[in-house]
Amino acid sequence: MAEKIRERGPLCAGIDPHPGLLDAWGLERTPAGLEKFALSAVEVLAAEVAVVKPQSAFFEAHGAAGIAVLERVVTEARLAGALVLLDVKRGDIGSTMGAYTAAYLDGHSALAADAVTVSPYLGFGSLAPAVTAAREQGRGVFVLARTSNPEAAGLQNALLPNGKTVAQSIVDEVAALNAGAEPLGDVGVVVGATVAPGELDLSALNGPVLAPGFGAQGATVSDLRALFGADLRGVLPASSRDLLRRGPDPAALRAGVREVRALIGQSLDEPGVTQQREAFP
Ligand SMILES: O=c1ccn([C@@H]2O[C@H](COP(=O)(O)O)[C@@H](O)[C@H]2O)c(=O)[nH]1
Repeated sequence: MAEKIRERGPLCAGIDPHPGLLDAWGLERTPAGLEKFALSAVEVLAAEVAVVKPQSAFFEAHGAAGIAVLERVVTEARLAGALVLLDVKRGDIGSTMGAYTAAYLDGHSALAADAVTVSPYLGFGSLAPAVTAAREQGRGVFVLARTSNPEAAGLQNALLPNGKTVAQSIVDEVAALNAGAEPLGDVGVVVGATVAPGELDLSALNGPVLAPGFGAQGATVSDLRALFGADLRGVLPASSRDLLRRGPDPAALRAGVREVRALIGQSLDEPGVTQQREAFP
């Protein structure tokens, strides 16, 4: 992932076929409309950005036909040279986690992605099947730590008996898995770009950070700088609606992606940051 980010810049483009976006693109809220939307988006986005992030929920909402479209999205995006981070936020008891792992991280599955989002809230250890499979297959997992939604703070900032917040304890568990990995470990965390600066200590993470909430949820480039500091190494800002609203015209969508990517890139090029970015593996 680091190589792809160096090649194409640090932007993850979400593919979230919201019903309202289908309307805005002049498409029906049907599997056929979904397919047109998603594959048109992939055609532009996957040629531009390092990582595309289909949001599984919007495909699942269309039943089996929607899953078939998701399979095509995964295949087409990879063929176009982007990495696919499938946003499924799965988490369950270990034995069931094994089945999710087979669905999303086993190369024999039509839904196998380069990385998936997973939820540690059934216990961090329950994620072991996914972490192990991802490592064996050169894929990745991104563990929800401190999510971008306003409702998350009560649970994720709750203090544990050891004095850490729940979110910090997740970050530290991931850091332990990544310890010693060069240049970065393959287990990432999800930290919303909307999160208040200073809540988390990411200094020992040694892994990538998916930062959704950029754009439609209000986070800006300045927020990224304030939250992650000068060390943006491994930070992957993600945006879905704010990019997709620029379609359906492919030229307008492409221009929008380039504009956002340039904005983030300029921020990274500001004094004090360039050195860190060059250190990005
Ligand atoms: O903390 C999180 C984790 C995941 N998401 C997902 O990212 C996109 C955000 O969409 P926008 O349109 O850019 O708001 C969406 O798929 C979420 O489920 C997140 O927002 N926050």
